[in-house]
Amino acid sequence: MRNICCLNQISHYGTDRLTGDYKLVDDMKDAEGILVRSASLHETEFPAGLEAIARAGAGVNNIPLDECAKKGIVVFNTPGANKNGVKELVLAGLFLTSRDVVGGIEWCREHAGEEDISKKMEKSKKAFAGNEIRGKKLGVIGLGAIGCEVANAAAALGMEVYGYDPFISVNAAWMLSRSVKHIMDVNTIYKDCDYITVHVPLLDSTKEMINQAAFDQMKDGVVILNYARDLLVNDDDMAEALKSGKVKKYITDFPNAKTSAMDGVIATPHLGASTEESEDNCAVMAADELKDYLENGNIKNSVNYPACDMGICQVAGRIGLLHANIPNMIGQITSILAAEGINIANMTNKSRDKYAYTLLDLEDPAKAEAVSHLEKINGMYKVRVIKG
Ligand SMILES: NC(=O)C1=CN([C@@H]2O[C@H](COP(=O)(O)OP(=O)(O)OC[C@H]3O[C@@H](n4cnc5c(N)ncnc54)[C@H](O)[C@@H]3O)[C@@H](O)[C@H]2O)C=CC1
Ligand SMILES: O=C(O)C(=O)COP(=O)(O)O
Repeated sequence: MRNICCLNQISHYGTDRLTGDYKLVDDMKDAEGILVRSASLHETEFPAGLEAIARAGAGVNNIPLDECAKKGIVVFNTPGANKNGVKELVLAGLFLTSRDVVGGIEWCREHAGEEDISKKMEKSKKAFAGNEIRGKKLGVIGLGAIGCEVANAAAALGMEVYGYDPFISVNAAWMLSRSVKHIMDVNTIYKDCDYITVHVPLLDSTKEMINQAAFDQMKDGVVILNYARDLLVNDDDMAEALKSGKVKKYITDFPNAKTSAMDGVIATPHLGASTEESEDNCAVMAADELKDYLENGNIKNSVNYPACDMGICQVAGRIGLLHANIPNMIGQITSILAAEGINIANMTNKSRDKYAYTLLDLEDPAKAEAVSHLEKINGMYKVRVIKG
C-alpha cells in the first residue's frame, strides 16, 4: 500500500485516481507521496520514506526544492493547469482598476432600500467613472503559461500589449499572439505602459522587482496588477507610489498586513486558481505525475529533477537513482552492477543543474547487496528499487 498525504483540499478528480494500491492519509509520517497546494513545507521534517511531492498548481516557492533534491525527493508542479483561471481573474482586475466598479458597488450597498436611489445615483455616478482599456498599453512581465494567456486575451480586447520575458520557452513563444510587442528591456514596459502585470515566479532574482527604481521610470497614474506573489513588490515603495499618485491602483491577489491596509489597493484572497476547472486540472495532473513516478520512476514536470520517461518496465527489474550531477557517477553505477553480474537492458541518464537522475532497466532484479553498494557512492542521494 502506498500512502499519500494531502496537505490541502485537493479536487476529488485527482484523489479518485489514487485508488487500488493507494491510501490517502492525514499523517505524513509513513507517506510516500505528498499532494499540496499552497501550504508551506519550509519548516516540515520530511519522513525518510517520502519519494515525491506534487504541487497541484504552478508556484513552488512554498517548497524547499534544494533540500528535497538532496534528500532524493522529486518535486512536481502542474504547469499551465490553472492558467485560464488566473487569466480570467487578471482580466477582471483590468476592468476593476479601469473603472471604480468596487466603489460603485459599495455606494449602491450604502444606499440600498432608499426610495430615491435611482435619482441619487445619476448625480453620484460621476465619482465612479473611469477609462476603457481598449487602446491602452499593457506590459506583461513573464510570458509563461499565464502571461501568454493574459497577453493574448488583452490583445483581443484591443489593448496594445508589450511582452517581456528573457527566458521565454519556445512553446510559449509559439502560443503568443503576433500582435504582442516583443520587449527586450523591462524598462521599456515601465516607461510606456498604462497597466503592468507580473507573471513571474518568486525567485531571488525576481523578489521585489517592482520597487522604487521601477516606479521612478513609470508613467504617473500607472496601474499595477499582481496575480503572482506579494514579495515581487516592495510594499514600502508601493505605499509611497500610491500616496504620490504615481500608482493609481494596485490590484493584488496576495494581500499582506501592509498592502491590505493601503488606500488604492484592491485585494482578493489568492483566488486566481480557485475555480472548479483549475482545481480539477491541477489535481488530475498532480496525481498522475505522482503515480507515474512512484510506479514507474518516470519524471514529468518536476521542478528539481530532470524529465525522464522509460514507459512501463518490460524486464525483470528497474531502479531509479537520484544523485549529484558530478563526474563518474555512471561509471561507478555500471561497475557495481557489472560486478554483481547484472546486465543493463536500458538506461536513461539526465541532469538538471546540480542534480541528475539515472533510470535503469535490469535483466535481473538488483539484489540488496548491489543496492547497498550503489547507496554508498559519494553524491548518491537515493536508490529506489521500482521493480524487482
Ligand atoms: N494567483 C494565483 O492563484 C496563481 C498565481 N500563480 C503565480 O504565477 C506565476 C507564474 O505562473 P505560470 O505562468 O504558470 O508559470 P510559468 O513557469 O509558465 O511562467 C513563468 C515565466 O516567467 C518567466 N520569468 C522568470 N524570471 C523572469 C524575469 N526576471 N523577467 C521576466 N520573466 C521572467 C519565465 O521565463 C517563465 O516564462 C507562478 O510562479 C505563481 O507564483 C500561478 C498560478 C495561480
Ligand atoms: O498555482 C499557484 O501558483 C497558485 O498560486 C495557486 O495556489 P492554490 O493552489 O490556489 O493554493
